[in-house]
Amino acid sequence: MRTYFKKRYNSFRFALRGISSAVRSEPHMRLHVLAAVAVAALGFAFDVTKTEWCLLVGSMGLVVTAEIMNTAIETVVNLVSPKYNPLAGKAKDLAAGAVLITAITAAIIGTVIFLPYLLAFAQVYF
Ligand SMILES: Nc1ncnc2c1ncn2[C@@H]1O[C@H](COP(=O)(O)OP(=O)(O)OP(=O)(O)O)[C@@H](O)[C@H]1O
Repeated sequence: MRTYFKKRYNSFRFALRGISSAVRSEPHMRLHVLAAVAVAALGFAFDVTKTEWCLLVGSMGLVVTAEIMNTAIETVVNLVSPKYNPLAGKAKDLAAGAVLITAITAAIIGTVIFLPYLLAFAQVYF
């Protein structure tokens, strides 16, 4: 039983190490984290609804997850194919495409949620 919990604890530690490594080594990842902090600040400032929080947190989680998967794929590709190879390029392009789609989706969700709040704010203060 003790070994079981030790293994789970170690898996959790390795996962945290992976997240920390992505934040330290990937400039895009730091940008996503910064965007997530800005979105959270806006969420608190406009006191968005529970459903809107779920959509915002869900889309931020998706972008960060896609970026970590992209980094993992890039790392494996660099390991198995350090030299130029069209398949290696395709794998990296596909992974980058997945990140782009999640980022565009998150941007659309953010705009749909925050635009009415921003317009109402502008009407009151300008
Ligand atoms: N081994 C390779 N063979 C063929 N094309 C490659 C190879 N490595 C990279 N490429 C091409 O160059 C592009 C950029 O690759 P790179 O490894 O620099 O990723 P990146 O998008 O710059 O990563 P990062 O997220 O670190 O900025 C890839 O999307 C791919 O089109």
